[in-house]
Amino acid sequence: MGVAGSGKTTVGRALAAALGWEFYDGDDYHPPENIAKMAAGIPLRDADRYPWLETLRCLIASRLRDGRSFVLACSALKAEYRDVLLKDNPGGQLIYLKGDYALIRDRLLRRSGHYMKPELLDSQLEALEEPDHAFTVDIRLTVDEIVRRIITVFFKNPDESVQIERKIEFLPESVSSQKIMLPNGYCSAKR
Ligand SMILES: Nc1ncnc2c1ncn2[C@@H]1O[C@H](COP(=O)(O)OP(=O)(O)OP(=O)(O)O)[C@@H](O)[C@H]1O
Ligand SMILES: O=C(O)[C@H](O)[C@@H](O)[C@H](O)[C@H](O)CO
Repeated sequence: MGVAGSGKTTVGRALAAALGWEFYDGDDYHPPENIAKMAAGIPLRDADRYPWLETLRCLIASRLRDGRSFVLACSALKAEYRDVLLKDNPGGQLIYLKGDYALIRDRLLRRSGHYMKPELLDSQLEALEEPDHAFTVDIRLTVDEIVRRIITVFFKNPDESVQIERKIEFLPESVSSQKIMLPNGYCSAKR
């Protein structure tokens, strides 16, 4: 989790690759209206985000039901958003990518080919409620270092860490993210 530009997609994809897990990007599940808003520089409101969060909640539930291990990148800016995602989906670990305004703005300005307007950073930080129960990582670190730290914290078996670290050195250029479509009505089951 973290604001736009904090590195969720980049770190999430690298972490999933290092672990051999699936990667899902919350951005892929925004309805077109949300993308249009952000591309027009209009911040999303709670009402825009809740249906999207519900889709992600269902995605998490379906992957857990299938016994899959995965990394999901999602802004999850407010505590109540995180409740939607995790309340009925136990076992998830929250990782917060934390950085300051100047660094994140700089990264957003340098990033190309993304619909999210850097001007929306102010509203992202306004909406952000920093988590109490998350592993917090400083985004000044390199992506590889962030991944190593996460793996060290969550996977204590030294043998496993060594294997995983070797994998990081040979991290593929890009790991394709997967998008699964949730059939209509999939989420209608009682929570
Ligand atoms: N630790 C890092 N060190 C240097 N550059 C980074 C790091 N993490 C991410 N970046 C770069 O910062 C930019 C923003 O990263 P990324 O797109 O992954 O953020 P995001 O949180 O997924 O953003 P959004 O929510 O808008 O999709 C990218 O150009 C990425 O390459
Ligand atoms: O909650 C939000 O406002 C959104 O999720 C944003 O964080 C975008 O999805 C993301 O930044 C796109 O780049």
